[in-house]
Amino acid sequence: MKVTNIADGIYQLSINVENILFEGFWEIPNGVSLNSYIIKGLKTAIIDGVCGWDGVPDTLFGLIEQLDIAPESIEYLIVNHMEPDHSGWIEAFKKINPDCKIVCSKKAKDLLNSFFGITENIIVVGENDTLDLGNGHLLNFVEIPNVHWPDTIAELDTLTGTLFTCDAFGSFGKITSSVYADMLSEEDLALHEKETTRYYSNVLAYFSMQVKKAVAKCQALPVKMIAPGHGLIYRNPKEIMDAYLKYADYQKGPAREEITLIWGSMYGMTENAVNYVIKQLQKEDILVHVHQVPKESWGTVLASAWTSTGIILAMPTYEFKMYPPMASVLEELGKKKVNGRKAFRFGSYGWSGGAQKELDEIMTRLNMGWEFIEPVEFTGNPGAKDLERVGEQVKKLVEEVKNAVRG
Ligand SMILES: Cc1cc2nc3c(=O)[nH]c(=O)nc-3n(C[C@H](O)[C@H](O)[C@H](O)COP(=O)(O)O)c2cc1C
Repeated sequence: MKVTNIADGIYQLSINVENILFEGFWEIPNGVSLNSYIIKGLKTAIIDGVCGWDGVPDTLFGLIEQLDIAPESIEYLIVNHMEPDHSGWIEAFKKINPDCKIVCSKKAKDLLNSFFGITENIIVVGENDTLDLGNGHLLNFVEIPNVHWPDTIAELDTLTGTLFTCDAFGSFGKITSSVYADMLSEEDLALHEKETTRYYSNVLAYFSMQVKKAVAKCQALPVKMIAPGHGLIYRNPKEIMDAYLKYADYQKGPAREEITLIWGSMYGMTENAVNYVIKQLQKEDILVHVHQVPKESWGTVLASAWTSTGIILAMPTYEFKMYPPMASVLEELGKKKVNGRKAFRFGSYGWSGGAQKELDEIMTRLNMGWEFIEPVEFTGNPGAKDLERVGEQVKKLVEEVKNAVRG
C-alpha cells in the first residue's frame, strides 16, 4: 500500500491485490492495483475507493490518515463507477462520515440505492458539469458510459490536467517500482503492456465501440496525466490513449502479427499433430501463443486471442461434437467479439467426426467472421501424410496473417 503525491494537492492511494479472481472469475497471475485519489483544495474530495479485498476499507482509511486527513472531514466522495471493487467501501465510509456528499452520474445514483440503500446527499453530475474544490481545483466531468458500466464518468482537474478515469486506461499487474508508466524498466514495461492487454481483453473488450468514443472524448480535453483506478499513471496520455484505440480495433481484426494456438486432446492423438505444429511454428518468423484447454483459464486464452490475427484450433470429436472445453472457450471468445480472425482447424476423430459441424455452428451463431482455411481431419493418430497436410495449412495461415497485418 502506497501514498504518492502525483500533482499539486493530488494524492494517489494505492493497494496491490493478489490471489483473487478479478470479478470473481478472471485469473490475474500478476495481481492488480486498486487506486483511489484524494484532491485537497479548500475542500477535500476522494475519488473512488476499494472493496473488501486486502483488509480495506481499513487499509484505505489508514492511507487517508497518512495524509493527515480525518476521513470524517472529506466533503465529497466522487464515484466514477459503481462496480464494488471501487464502491464496496462506501457503506463503511458513510458510517464514519454520514454528511459526505456523493458525486456521481444519474445511473450510479440508482445503483447507490440498490447496492447500499443510499438515497441522500447525492449530487448528480453529467457531461461538462463542474465541481469547484477551491485553490484552483475545478473538476470538469465527462460521461464515458460502458467503460465499462453504463454509469461511468471521468473528471479532469483543470488546475493540473489530471484526468481520473477509473476503469478506462486501466491495467492488471501490481504497482511495484513506480506508479508512473514512464519510470519502468524495459522489462517491467513489457510485462505492464502484457497486463494492459490482458485487462483490456478480459474487462473492456466487449465494449470496444464505447471505448473508442470515450477515448475520442478524452483526446479533446487538455489532459496532462491519466490517473486510472487500476494500474499505472500515464504522464504521456497520448501513449495510453493510442494504445487503447489499437486494442479496440483488434475486436474486428486484423490485430497483431501473432498466432494463438488453442488445443485440447483426450488421448494424445490430436496432441501429436499439435507438437508437430509447434515445432513448425518455431521456424516461422511470427510470435506464437500456445494454450491447452481446459488447463489454462479462458481469460488467459482470450488475452492472447485478442492480440492475435491468426488462430489455430486443434481438437478432436467428442460425442458427435467438438471436444467440450474448446467449445466453451470459443463461446467466450465469440461473446467478447474476437471477430475477423484468420483461422485453421485440425483434429482427430474415431468414426464419423462432428467437431467441424459444431465449430461452423458456433461461428455462424456468434457472427464471428473468422476466415478459415481448409481444415485437416484424420482418424486416430495422424500419419505422415496428415502431418504434411497440417504443416502446409499452417504455412498458409502464417502467410495470410502476415498479409492481413501488413496490408
Ligand atoms: C468419450 C469419447 C467420445 C467420442 N465420440 C466420438 C464421436 O462422436 N465421433 C467420432 O468420430 N469419434 C468420437 N470419439 C473418438 C475420438 O474422437 C478419437 O478417439 C480421437 O482419436 C481422439 O483424439 P484425441 O486423442 O486427440 O482426443 C470419441 C472418443 C471419446 C473418448
